[in-house]
Amino acid sequence: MKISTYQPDQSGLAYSVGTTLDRFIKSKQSDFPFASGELSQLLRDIALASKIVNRETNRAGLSNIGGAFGQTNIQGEEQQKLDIIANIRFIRALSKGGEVCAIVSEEEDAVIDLQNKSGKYVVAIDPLDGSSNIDVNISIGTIFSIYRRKTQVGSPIQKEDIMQPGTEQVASGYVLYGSSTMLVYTTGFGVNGFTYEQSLGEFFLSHPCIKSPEDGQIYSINEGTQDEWELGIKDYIDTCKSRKYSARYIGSLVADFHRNLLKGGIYLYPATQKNPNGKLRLLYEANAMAFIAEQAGAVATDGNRRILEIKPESLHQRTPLFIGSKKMVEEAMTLASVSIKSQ
Ligand SMILES: O=P(O)(O)OC[C@H]1O[C@](O)(COP(=O)(O)O)[C@@H](O)[C@@H]1O
Ligand SMILES: [Mg+2]
Ligand SMILES: [Mg+2]
Repeated sequence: MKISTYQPDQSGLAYSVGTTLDRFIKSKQSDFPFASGELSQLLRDIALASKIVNRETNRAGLSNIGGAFGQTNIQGEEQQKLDIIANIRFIRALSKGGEVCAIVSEEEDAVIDLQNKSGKYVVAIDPLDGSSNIDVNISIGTIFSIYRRKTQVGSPIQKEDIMQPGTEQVASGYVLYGSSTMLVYTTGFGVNGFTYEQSLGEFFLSHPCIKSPEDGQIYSINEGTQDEWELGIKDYIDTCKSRKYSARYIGSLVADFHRNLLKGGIYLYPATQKNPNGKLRLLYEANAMAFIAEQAGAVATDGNRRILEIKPESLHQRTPLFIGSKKMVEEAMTLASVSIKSQ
C-alpha cells in the first residue's frame, strides 16, 4: 500500500490562503496574552451580520428593499431602506452575541445602551456605507470600530466609554459588498482580508498581511466640489493631473479606500462649504479606516494631525479625511500647508 506524506501549502505564509475566518480568529488569539475569546466572538458576530446584509444587498433589486425609507437620520441624510435593514441586523447580532455593552451607529441619534452587564466592548458602526450607490448596484460597505469600555463592566455607560480617540481601538474593519464580498480587519497586528464563499457561507483568507504601496497613481475625490477646496488641495489635484494619474471615485468610502489600499492611491474628502468640517464621520468611518491604513503602512490625517489622535467631542462629528499611500498623503499635506502659509 503506497503512502505519500501530505505536503502543506509551500507559500511560506504564516497562514495559507483558504483558512477560514473562524480558524484565523482562533489562531490569532495568541496575540493577546490575556485573551478570553470575547473579542474573537465579537468579530464572529460582525461576520455573521455581514453575511445577512450581503444577502439583502445582493437581492435588493428583486425585493422591495431598494429606495428611500422615508425618514432622515440625525445628520439630515435621507435614510435608505437598506441603511435601516443593515442597522437592525448589526445591532441584533451584536446584542445577541453578548460581548457588547454599547453601540454608536450612523443611523441612531443616541448611543444604544444594550443593558449588558457583562459586555466589555463598545462598537461604533456605519451599517451601510455608500448609501447613494445602493439602488444602482455599485459597491457599498459596512465600517466598524471596536473599543474596550473604560469604566467598570456592568456599571452605567459613561461618556469616557464612547468618546475615545482612535488610538484606543482594539480592532476595526470593513465589509465590502462588491463583485465579491470581503471582510478586511485589524486587531493591531497587521491587516488581513477574507473573501466570502457564498455557496459555503464562509469567509476564507484571501489577502493575508495586506501592505499598502508607499506611492500610487490614483486619486479619489469628488471633483464636483473643487471650487470649495483649499488652495493646497487644488494644487495637489492639479499635480496629480499633470502627472496623468488616474481619477477614480466610486462615492463609497469603503470601495474607494479598498482599491487604493491594494493598488496605491489617495482618497481625499476636504472641508467644503456644505461640509465645513468635511463629510466623513470620525467615530464610525474615519477612525476605523485610519487604523487599517496605518496597520498597512499607509497614512490618515485631517490635514493637520493623525486621525487616530483626534479626541472625539460629539457622536456624529465629521472630519476632513486624507487617507492613502504614505508619499501621496504627505505630498498633499505639504502642498496644503504651503498654500495656507502663502495666503
Ligand atoms: O457624494 P459625496 O459628497 O461625494 O460623498 C460620498 C461619500 O459619502 C459617503 O457615502 C458617506 O457615507 P454614508 O453613505 O455611510 O453616509 C461615503 O461612503 C462616500 O465616500
Ligand atoms: Mg459611510
Ligand atoms: Mg452609512
